[in-house]
Amino acid sequence: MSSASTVLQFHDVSVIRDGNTILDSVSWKVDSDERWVVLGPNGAGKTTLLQIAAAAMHPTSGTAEVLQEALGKVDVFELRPMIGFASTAMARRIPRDETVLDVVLTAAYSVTGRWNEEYESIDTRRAERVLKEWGLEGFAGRRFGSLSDGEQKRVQIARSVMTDPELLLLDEPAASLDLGAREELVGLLGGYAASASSPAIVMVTHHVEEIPSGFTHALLLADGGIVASGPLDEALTSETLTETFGMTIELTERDNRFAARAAA
Ligand SMILES: Nc1ncnc2c1ncn2[C@@H]1O[C@H](COP(=O)(O)OP(=O)(O)OP(=O)(O)O)[C@@H](O)[C@H]1O
Repeated sequence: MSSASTVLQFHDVSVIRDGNTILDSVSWKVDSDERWVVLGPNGAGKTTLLQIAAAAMHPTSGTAEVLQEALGKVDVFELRPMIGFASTAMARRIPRDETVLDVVLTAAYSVTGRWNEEYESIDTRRAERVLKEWGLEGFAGRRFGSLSDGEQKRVQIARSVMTDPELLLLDEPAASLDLGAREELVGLLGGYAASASSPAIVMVTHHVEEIPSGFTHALLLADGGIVASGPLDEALTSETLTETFGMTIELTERDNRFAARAAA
């Protein structure tokens, strides 16, 4: 028997902005032992979906439960510390001159930028452990702005797991990385995803090559609607990618890693 609990439950979630339907009746359930990848063309609604999962936005209609609390009925400030979230938009808010240790440490207080908090040594020890887990040993004293893109991405993820969240949301964590940095990050994410003590993960990406081994489910979105949703081997196929992207795509898989290209 699985002891998994439900971390996200969307019923007919729609988001309408300026008369545009950005999400269209999305019903979706994520359990604590699942690691999801969300794929879809530019403008499909992926980031909007993640914003709702992060309790940062409410649906226009339908209901969204995050960590078993219904959005609109719960104090989101109580919910958010239980949700780890890494995105480029959040990274832009990190002061360039902040030390790596402080970038990670301040997550414990839901702030960016170190102010006057008294940090407990237990938090410092945890931050150092998290940095080590994400291959950032020796970086604690470096200024965030002096790191490479790949190192900065790993710091963002380390920050997002600092609070030991029950749900981890990653918006394009491998975007703009070179091949080596991408493979390093995908390897670390795969190791993290495979650990039984890891939280549920939802990762938005543009490239199937960025899906770490250990991910279990896929959600394919196009024009705000679900094209496919479920276990990876059912939801992520040449056929579902072809429908999602409106062109004939051939998907290949080897050793739990994927590659995709337009069919010849
Ligand atoms: N506040 C808003 N008002 C009007 N339209 C919006 C608003 N926010 C997002 N949109 C539109 O909703 C659509 C979906 O946006 P979203 O960022 O969720 O897509 P995405 O799948 O993450 O795209 P990308 O892959 O390009 O990041 C886009 O067409 C976007 O322009």
